[in-house]
Amino acid sequence: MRALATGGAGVASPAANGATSALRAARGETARVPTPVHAGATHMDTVPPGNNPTLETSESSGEAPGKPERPENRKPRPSSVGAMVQALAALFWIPQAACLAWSVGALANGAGLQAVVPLALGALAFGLVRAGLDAWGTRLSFRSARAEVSRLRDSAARALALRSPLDRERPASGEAASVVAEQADAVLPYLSRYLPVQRKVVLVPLVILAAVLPFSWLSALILLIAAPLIPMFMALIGLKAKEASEAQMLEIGGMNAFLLDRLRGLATIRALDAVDATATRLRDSAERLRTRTMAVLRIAFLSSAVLELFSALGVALVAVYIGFHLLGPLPWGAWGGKLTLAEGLFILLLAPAFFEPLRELAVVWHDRASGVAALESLDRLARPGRLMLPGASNANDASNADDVDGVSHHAPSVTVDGLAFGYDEGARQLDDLSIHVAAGEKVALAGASGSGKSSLLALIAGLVAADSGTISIGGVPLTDETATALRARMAWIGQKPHLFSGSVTTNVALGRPGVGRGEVNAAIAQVALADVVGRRRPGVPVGEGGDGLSGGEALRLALARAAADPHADIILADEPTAHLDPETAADVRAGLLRIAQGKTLIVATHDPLLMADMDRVVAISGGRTA
Ligand SMILES: Nc1ncnc2c1ncn2[C@@H]1O[C@H](COP(=O)(O)OP(=O)(O)OP(=O)(O)O)[C@@H](O)[C@H]1O
Repeated sequence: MRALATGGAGVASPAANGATSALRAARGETARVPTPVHAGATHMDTVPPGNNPTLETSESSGEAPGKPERPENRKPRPSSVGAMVQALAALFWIPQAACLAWSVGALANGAGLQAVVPLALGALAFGLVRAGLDAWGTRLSFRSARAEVSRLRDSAARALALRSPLDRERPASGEAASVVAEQADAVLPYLSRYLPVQRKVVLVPLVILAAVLPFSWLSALILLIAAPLIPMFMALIGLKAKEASEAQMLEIGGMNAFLLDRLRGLATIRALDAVDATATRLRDSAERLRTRTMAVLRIAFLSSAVLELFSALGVALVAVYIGFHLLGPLPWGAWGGKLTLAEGLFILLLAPAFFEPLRELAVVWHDRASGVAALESLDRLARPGRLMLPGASNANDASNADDVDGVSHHAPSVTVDGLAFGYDEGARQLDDLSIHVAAGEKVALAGASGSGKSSLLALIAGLVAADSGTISIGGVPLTDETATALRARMAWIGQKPHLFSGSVTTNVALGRPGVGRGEVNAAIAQVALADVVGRRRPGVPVGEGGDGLSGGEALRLALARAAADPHADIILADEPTAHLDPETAADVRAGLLRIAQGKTLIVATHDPLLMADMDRVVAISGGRTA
């Protein structure tokens, strides 16, 4: 019971808990995005993401239902065309510099203005081509990086959606939201700026060196000696930067998770006078984040300073040599004779361009550290958990039970045979459990707390895969292929139904297609909730998490959700009358029996009155039927 109850929404958890706001962010960038609460599919409190027809999924793996399956390669795949175009643009500086240098050389030699016009036009033309190519390459890189970030977000959100709501190891909601919505943004500059610059660093200095070498071996040697020092120092700093960025990302994720969790439990915190303790922890967390952010900034500034220093030294050395060479005191260093003014100028113009990609690298160095750290966070999120949602990786448009061969339109039987299941490796919460519920039968599952009633309901609902044994609904075995469609004919009523901020009617409808105003009103009347709706001031929404409704009203609203969909012909209810006063419990019992008419009902309960209303009571003890 605990697993479903703590999730609040029970089945809503994997998507709604894990990635709601993250998905919202992803939606801005991707055309096809898994939606946490998809209307069409199940009739549970909310919809398992596997039922989302917009979710583009991979082919069935053929493995056992819900077995962890690592999503396909999530390594970033930025387009290299943009980076190549940008590197090419940088190379156009070489002919442009040549035109400029020889123009000045010609003017210094007394040639008339007319003689330098072609060279000046050449410099202009090369400049224009360079600017055009650079703009085009930047655009290409940015576009492909953006698409890649969307893909990574999508893949992380998908992986979250594939996890079973019962998987307690799934990432905390706040952390998942922070990684997908916020931290993923750090990947964009890494892919769109850092990687193209990295390409330039490899190509441009080499070509410039090749252009300088035929004129002066000494200039080439100066450049050659100064250049490797920069990447060497950058690599040393980079190791530290990556570490610091990772720590910063973890801290951001942890703080978000803590904040979201405590905001949800604000009433408890206030009621139990734990405000100060919570505030202190939050303050400590903010302080740690500040320290980590400062560490990242320090490293970012340090890396820029180191690079500027070495590139300035390199350029200065070349300039000093060329100056003294042209003036006479340093006559050597060129092949054979002395450099002309044009040749010297050409080398001087190329020297800063030689270091330019390295300086750019310093500017974007921090992008690398935070980008790599964000990629690792996304990768962690995209890892499969131990407990996966059966059929989620296989969910095509079969959101409707009609889509599976052999699914009838009458209340189905439920047969469980030799079922074994454990939340953790080695442990068994259910062991060799068999039970048959006839079509249209109403069965109560009774047993001590912790005996496995909720776990059994969750397995029948296809929220988690069994370790062994089979479950058949109306004769159709519950597998990865059929889980989505079979879930579509089940209605789940959890102990603590998750209520969304919005009106009572939108909370009942949940945006499901085929559940219009008529169905909602009929369902509300069926569970005697009409007076509650009537009493509420129009336009006043139910608060987030159900604020503004009593526990009994919230449960009746959950019954109305189950009743609103005509396709739901199995009702699974988890202690619907727990913690209610006798009168409210009687209302809920009556409502449950009304909505279960003509349907198969399995209810886990400790309530003797509810057991008395059932056709049969099955006792569960030690993970099997007693
Ligand atoms: N998500 C989960 N992860 C790990 N263990 C869990 C999870 N949910 C439940 N358990 C454990 O599984 C066992 C069976 O729990 P379950 O909720 O199925 O019992 P139950 O019979 O419904 O109990 P209750 O009547 O108190 O609701 C318990 O020992 C519980 O601690």
